[in-house]
Amino acid sequence: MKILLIGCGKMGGAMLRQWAHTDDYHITVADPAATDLPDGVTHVSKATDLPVGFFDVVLIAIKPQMIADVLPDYAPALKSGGCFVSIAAGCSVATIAGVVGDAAIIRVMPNMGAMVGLGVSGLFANQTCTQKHRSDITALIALTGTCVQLASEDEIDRLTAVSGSGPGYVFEIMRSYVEAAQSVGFDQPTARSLVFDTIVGAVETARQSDASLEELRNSVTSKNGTTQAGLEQLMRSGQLDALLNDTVQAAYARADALK
Ligand SMILES: NC(=O)C1=CN([C@@H]2O[C@H](COP(=O)(O)OP(=O)(O)OC[C@H]3O[C@@H](n4cnc5c(N)ncnc54)[C@H](O)[C@@H]3O)[C@@H](O)[C@H]2O)C=CC1
Ligand SMILES: O=C(O)[C@@H]1CCC=N1
Repeated sequence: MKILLIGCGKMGGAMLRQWAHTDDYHITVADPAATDLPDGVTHVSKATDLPVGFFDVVLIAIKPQMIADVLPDYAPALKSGGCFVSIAAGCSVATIAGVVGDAAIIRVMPNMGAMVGLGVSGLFANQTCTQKHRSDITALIALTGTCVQLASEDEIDRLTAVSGSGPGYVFEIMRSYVEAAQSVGFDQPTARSLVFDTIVGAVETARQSDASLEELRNSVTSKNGTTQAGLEQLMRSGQLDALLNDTVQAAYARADALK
């Protein structure tokens, strides 16, 4: 399958790392700023360097605000019967169709876990897509991690607010947790390792357990013990629930506003 990747920044580059492990795809990157591309990937700096009607997939990985300006130059590179795939947050199928016309269009919302093959993606295909478009793109995205099929476009925006932006929330929580570990006297490398390993262990325990998250939390919490003392602060006045709820709602509202 011949793929044109338009934009190879943080997210396009993370996904490309996984695709470069296989010979199944011939990938051309169009990005004036791309450097250090994996072996076997073709690079062009401008749309006029591309063959017309050549690619099975044109994958849009530029900022949503650039699509209307940039995509018209690249669209002719898609072959008849091919499909557009966009990972741009908040950029609707209708917006893309407004640029490229009636076409097979798939929106995928990946996340940064793709960098290490542990990404989470949602996929929504428009009515023009065939079952083969859907299965080909699902297989491509599955190389970067898990891929959830979505039945409505709104689900893409909701998933963006949870898992697309999610690594940003988690990195910030980890940063704050590491600082807290340093505040009780650990040096930074030790604090990082204590926090990272605690999170990995907790995630894996929850994944392998049938217990609810509340039950798991309670299993750590001795009456009048240390965890109870800590959780009384973390959960005071329902602030944590309110904060995380506001976080996800704000990201969802922004995905909607970008349309
Ligand atoms: N960063 C993330 O965690 C996620 C990003 N996304 C989406 O991915 C898209 C890209 O985001 P990032 O990779 O974070 O941004 P980025 O700024 O790292 O990458 C954008 C790339 O587009 C290139 N570019 C600019 N003008 C171009 C042109 N005319 N032709 C070709 N390439 C051009 C830039 O040189 C840059 O490498 C956005 O639409 C975003 O909504 C989706 C999910 C997660
Ligand atoms: O912040 C953004 O808009 C993009 C989409 C999801 C993660 N990064």
